[in-house]
Amino acid sequence: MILDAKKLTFQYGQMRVLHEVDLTIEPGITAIVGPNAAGKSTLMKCLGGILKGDGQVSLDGEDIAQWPTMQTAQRIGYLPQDFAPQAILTVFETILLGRLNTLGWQVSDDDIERVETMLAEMHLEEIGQRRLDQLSGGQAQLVAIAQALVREPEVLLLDEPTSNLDLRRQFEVLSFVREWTRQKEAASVVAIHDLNLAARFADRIVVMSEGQVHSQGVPAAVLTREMIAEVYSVASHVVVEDGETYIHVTGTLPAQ
Ligand SMILES: Nc1ncnc2c1ncn2[C@@H]1O[C@H](COP(=O)(O)OP(=O)(O)OP(=O)(O)O)[C@@H](O)[C@H]1O
Repeated sequence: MILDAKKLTFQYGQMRVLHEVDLTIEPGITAIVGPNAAGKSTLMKCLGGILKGDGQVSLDGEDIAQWPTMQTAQRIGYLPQDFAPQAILTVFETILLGRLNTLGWQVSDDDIERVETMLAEMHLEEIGQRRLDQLSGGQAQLVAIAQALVREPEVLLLDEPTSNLDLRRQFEVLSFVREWTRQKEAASVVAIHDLNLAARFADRIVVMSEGQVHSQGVPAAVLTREMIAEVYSVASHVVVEDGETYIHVTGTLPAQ
């Protein structure tokens, strides 16, 4: 399973935000990091076929622009940054909706079972019958992730999935996504601001800066104080201990 972007260029009106991005996404977790407005969300939308720019996005050699929308949604799961819950649905119904592409409007026992399993695995059973407008922001975010996962896509694109979550939930969700990704031999692409979380959970990191790939590779190779100074203009200490990378922002700005 390889998701490949070739010379991906995208502009909103006259403003070009992606410049000939070449990127190969392999099975495992890829974290997309970079400053605000670097083009991360736009890149995710192009990879998911939500936006169509110039250049090509292909999954296992097939140009996704040629696929019917249903096929793209089935094979490439996409969770937007600004997931807006449909208030009239319950948590259970919302997650079940994730299965509907594959089944027309028929709901089978297998689908119900998968939703129940997902609720259990994500510790959401207690709120299964609650309406979405009665959830906290973090709970709604977990439901959105569950809806994307229950579809069992080959590629999962999560745009800032942990932004509303407390510390423990951030770890739980990313551990769950990592486990799911390994089990299914899928590829997950996670746009995320927290470099320490990216270091801990990602197999590879792609640094976006001003609409281009600044650098990419394994966390320890990419997350250097030089990269952080260059891309974020922030001074930091980067410590690698027992194969884990830890970033301490020193709170000072490097000389311009
Ligand atoms: N729908 C839109 N119409 C016009 N410009 C847009 C639109 N969406 C994003 N932009 C612009 O495109 C650029 C890249 O935005 P994008 O959301 O891809 O960045 P990002 O790296 O995800 O940022 P953040 O970390 O703040 O979420 C920004 O300058 C943004 O203002």
